[in-house]
Amino acid sequence: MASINLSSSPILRIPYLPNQYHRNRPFPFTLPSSSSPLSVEATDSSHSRSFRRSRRCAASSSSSNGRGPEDDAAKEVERLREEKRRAELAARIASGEFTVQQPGRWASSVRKLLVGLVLRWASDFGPTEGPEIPQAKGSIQAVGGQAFFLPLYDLFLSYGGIFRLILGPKSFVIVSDPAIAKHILRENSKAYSKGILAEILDFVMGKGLIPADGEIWRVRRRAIVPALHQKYVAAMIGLFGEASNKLCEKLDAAASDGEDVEMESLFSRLTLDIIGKAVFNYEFDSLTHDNGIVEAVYTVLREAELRSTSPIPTWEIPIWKDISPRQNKVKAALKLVNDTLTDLISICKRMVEQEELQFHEEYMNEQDPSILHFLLASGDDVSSKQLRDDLMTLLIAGHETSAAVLTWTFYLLSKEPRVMAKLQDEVDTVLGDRLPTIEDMKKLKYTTRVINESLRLYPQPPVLIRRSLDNDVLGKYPIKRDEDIFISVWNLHRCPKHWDDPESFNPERWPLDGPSPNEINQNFSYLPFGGGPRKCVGDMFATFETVTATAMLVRQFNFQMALDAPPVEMTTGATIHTTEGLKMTVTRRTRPPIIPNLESKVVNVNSVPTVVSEGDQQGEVSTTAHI
Ligand code: HEM
Repeated sequence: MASINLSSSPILRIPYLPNQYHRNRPFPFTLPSSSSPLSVEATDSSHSRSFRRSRRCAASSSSSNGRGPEDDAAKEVERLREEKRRAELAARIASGEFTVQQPGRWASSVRKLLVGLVLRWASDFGPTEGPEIPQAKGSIQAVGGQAFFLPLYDLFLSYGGIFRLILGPKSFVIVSDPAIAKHILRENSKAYSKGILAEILDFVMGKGLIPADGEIWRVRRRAIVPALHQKYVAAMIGLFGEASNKLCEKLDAAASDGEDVEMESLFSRLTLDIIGKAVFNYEFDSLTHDNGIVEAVYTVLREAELRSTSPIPTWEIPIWKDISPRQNKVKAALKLVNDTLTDLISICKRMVEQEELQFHEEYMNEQDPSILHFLLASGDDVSSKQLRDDLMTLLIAGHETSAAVLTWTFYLLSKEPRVMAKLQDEVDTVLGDRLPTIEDMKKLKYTTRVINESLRLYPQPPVLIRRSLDNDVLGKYPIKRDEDIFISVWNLHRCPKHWDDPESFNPERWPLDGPSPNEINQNFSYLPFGGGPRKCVGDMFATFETVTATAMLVRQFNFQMALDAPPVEMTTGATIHTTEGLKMTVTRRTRPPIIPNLESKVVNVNSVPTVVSEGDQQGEVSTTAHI
């Protein structure tokens, strides 16, 4: 198969896409011939726009595998022979050839069993009906230690909306086609599990909501989603405002001292402080100081991310896993976090026992509105291990994602002064000097579009992971059970066929008077919070959190990349991180100083509109932000 050696082509550049991958990195995969209908044309970097236009978003196509008609015919003959062999074997078993004479009842059972086994084998391992998924082969090093979704984008442009990526002994089906994504996530979601993700995250999340499958997932989802009711989310806006205010104080000090700040780690601390209070009423206070528990949480998080991207599971190697200093540090950190959670659960149980509040749909304890308090007050019948798994899952799910969204939003804003000016204008008009309230969430429309657009360009996570539990058909391609599938949200969100000028940061692509974009109104081309029954339970929480933090920060400061800032490049854990941080110069805006009035928290929960999400329609529970 002919291939394009991109390492010797002019450097390919995509605006807003940091350079780690593009900078003279040899392309790790074999691409189909440039004469194929799905051709890739490279131009020099000064013409990246024409490059983008010339790269077509290919539809799924069997012809893209580069095979000739002779190969197809030979394959067909082989398939027919194989079918004949299996049919003959099944017939011989059924005729009793392999059973003892004078079959009694057990012999007929054996016969039935054997026939069943043969038929099962035929369905699981025999050749499939229908075309084969186009294949890309690469080396396993290609995905280790770098933002692995980047090479997948180039492969998508060449192979189309579904292809098989073969890395040594492993094979993954990569999906970038909205209709196929919809099929897996929504229409036939029961036929897919979290697969590798559940295996990797087991040490930290156990059977928490993200990795759990089947009945455990169903029961836990039904217990947890009601805890994120409207009154709770409205109360959280006060928390978002207070935490963002602490960050503003820190930035104000840096602005006074003329010191540059590393925003990625500050956003990580901001969202850790928020999620600790929101989920189990714990004051990490990581924006103010470091302590053992904060360090333990980060040790566990980094380990989870490392395991998600490491090609070799060193943590499973016998003996080494018990003596490795890193693994011992992880075990100690996990123990500290789990012990802390156990203590918090006991404290909360005592509070619930003593309180006289009647439990109802929108139950909330004003002193402790946390999700843990709701779960315990609801009488949720759950083991402490399961409860810890759930809390840990919510902590991780709600922390890294929101931090990453804020990091990339501020990176994008620093590149687009026009968007920043428009954003600051809206925030000044809507908020003045007040802390944001639930009422403001409806009014901060442009701020919300900025977050929507940031999530399009930098989806967190960039890839959704599934494993088929059964044979299925994706598009026109049959797949077997136990296939590992990556749905590339990155590819869906940057598909040149669906989006005008897909790489530009343009919040105006969604009119302010229209609905907020989501997976339903964008027909699965936009999946910032996933879709189907496993859609994010924290979508409304996260949208309001990132809108509040963004609004409060840009109201008070201007942000520019620091003069000596390292290049902003991407690397992946569960979310997209920068490789060396986001170093920015923060200056106070030249407008009258703003002293937020901490008493102006107005909670009017009746004004938050919600829509029935597709999860609800499927009999599953979900929350959906609708502004
Ligand atoms: C901007 C921030 C966030 C983003 C971009 C985000 C994104 C996502 C996505 C894409 C999924 C679907 C994963 C899949 O289908 O494999 C998901 C699931 C989930 N998210 Fe979020 N999330 C965010 C914030 C939060 C917050 C704040 C919470 C909790 C308060 C949360 C809790 C969860 C949980 C529990 C699931 C698993 C749901 C299930 O499998 O039933 N997320 N999130």
